[in-house]
Amino acid sequence: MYELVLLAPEAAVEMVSDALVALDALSVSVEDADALTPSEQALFGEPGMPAPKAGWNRSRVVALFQTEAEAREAAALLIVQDFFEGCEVLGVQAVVEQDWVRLTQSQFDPVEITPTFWIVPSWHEPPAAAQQVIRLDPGLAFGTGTHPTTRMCLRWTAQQGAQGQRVLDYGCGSGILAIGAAKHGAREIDAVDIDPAAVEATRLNAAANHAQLNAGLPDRALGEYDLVLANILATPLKVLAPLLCSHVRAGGHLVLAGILARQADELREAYAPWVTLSVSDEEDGWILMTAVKA
Ligand SMILES: C[S@@+](CC[C@H](N)C(=O)[O-])C[C@H]1O[C@@H](n2cnc3c(N)ncnc32)[C@H](O)[C@@H]1O
Repeated sequence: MYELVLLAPEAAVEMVSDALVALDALSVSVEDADALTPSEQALFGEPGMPAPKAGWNRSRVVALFQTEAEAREAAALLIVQDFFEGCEVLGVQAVVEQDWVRLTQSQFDPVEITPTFWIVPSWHEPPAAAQQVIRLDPGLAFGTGTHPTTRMCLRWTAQQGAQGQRVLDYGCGSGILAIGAAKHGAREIDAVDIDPAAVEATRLNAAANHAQLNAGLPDRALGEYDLVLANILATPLKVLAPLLCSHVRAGGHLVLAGILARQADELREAYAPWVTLSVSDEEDGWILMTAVKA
């Protein structure tokens, strides 16, 4: 396989990417050409909200082709297009053969939640000190334990315990939080997600971990719970405030993640009619907000 590598300004990046797809590129990837330099731009967006910007000031566009001739032909065709003005061909290079399975696996080591609670991919042995272990491989659904928001929720559950509790994992992704609750003694667990692929992943991961839980779409969440965990993002969490609070029993806990530190006040305000949220943990700019319902 061969890569055609281009540089494109923000105004041209979409046209260039579309043209590469039309020219039968096997894949097209776009990244910040200034990544890891002082000019790197962080672009954050949230689902359902408009993209903050069409692209970076300068994007590095990489298109994959089966043969060198196809890559060079695509470059020759692009160069003469009007929309290519301001763009540059950086080169055509052979893609080095890799053992992709081994490479992917090497990027996922066991993740420590607490010294005795670990997330361990199937190709690793659990560390000797691990007393509670979730066996989980990266898949289509979010939640491998490598993201700070997931880790903070799991750490909270490990520290507070869930013995005998009825637990709701709202936005379950891979099911990791629900399985974590099961490993810490929860007795009845519902795990729900709007994405059917996440529901299926949760079922499979729960079975692999011998965790008893009910996975389903959001209407599967019924009644009140001792603990409601929701790691989504600030905007949906604000919309879901009345619903999530209605599922927490009096004296029960609400645990929210997917919130950036600067969003704490807006979350506190959105939940104020039902509970008083406070920041319980912080990692890499993300915060965990929790409350006990009166
Ligand atoms: C950041 S992932 C969290 C996955 C996992 N719970 C974790 O902590 O790693 C958020 C999940 O919430 C789901 N989600 C987003 N909006 C939702 C909504 N309104 N109702 C239910 N699930 C939602 C997404 O499909 C996604 O699987």
